Amino acid sequence: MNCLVSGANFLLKTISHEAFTHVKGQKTFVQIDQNDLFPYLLVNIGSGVSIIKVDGDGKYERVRGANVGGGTYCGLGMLLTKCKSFDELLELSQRGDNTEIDMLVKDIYGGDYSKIGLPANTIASSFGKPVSENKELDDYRPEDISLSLLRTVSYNVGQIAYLNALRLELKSIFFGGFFIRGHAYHGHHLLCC
Ligand SMILES: Nc1ncnc2c1ncn2[C@@H]1O[C@H](COP(=O)(O)OP(=O)(O)O)[C@@H](O)[C@H]1O
Ligand SMILES: CC(C)(COP(=O)(O)O)[C@@H](O)C(=O)NCCC(=O)O
Repeated sequence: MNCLVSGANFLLKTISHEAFTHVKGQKTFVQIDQNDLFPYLLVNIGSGVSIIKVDGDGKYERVRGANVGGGTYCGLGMLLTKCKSFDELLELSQRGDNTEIDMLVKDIYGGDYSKIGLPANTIASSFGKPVSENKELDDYRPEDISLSLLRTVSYNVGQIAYLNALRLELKSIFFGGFFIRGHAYHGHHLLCC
């Protein structure tokens, strides 16, 4: 954990093109003000998830963990799709359509649920669609399953991170870890939640 925090602090302070936001398909590098970096929330997504409040160099506290992380995407994804590796699974997801697997607000209400501010395409229930369809299980494509699972895991991590940042009154969250591994694509899903 020491190495993780030291590494994150070093990269954030030293490398100008290290941290980025990913909003609506657009990746934008963040200019970090070294004098205004701390405190921040570091969310490291490896097999599981470690959530760390970083107050300075050598000053941090692991405030939470979460068991639904990169290992969940990889392991459950392999079981569901018969893929043999993370990279294969991720490649599949890029050709997927999660709306074939996820139950959307419009699948329940026929459109937006405006009264409570929910757009029609909001995911109401991840993996919820097969519950109300009469399709054969083999009709569900591995590509769509992989994307739905990627979104399920990423949204969950994103929500937990957001709630912890609120709880600790932190204005910055940095996501890292091998699960992201430089793929802006996951970042998009994390920030969608
Ligand atoms: N090429 C890859 N092979 C395996 N896992 C990968 C790969 N790229 C990214 N990952 C993700 O990284 C996760 C493991 O992260 P890592 O930080 O190495 O955890 P651990 O230290 O527990 O092994 C995997 O569960 C997977 O989601
Ligand atoms: C046990 C771990 C710190 C190991 O780190 P990893 O190898 O997953 O990066 C991490 O998987 C974790 O924080 N899991 C969640 C444990 C919890 O619920 O607190």
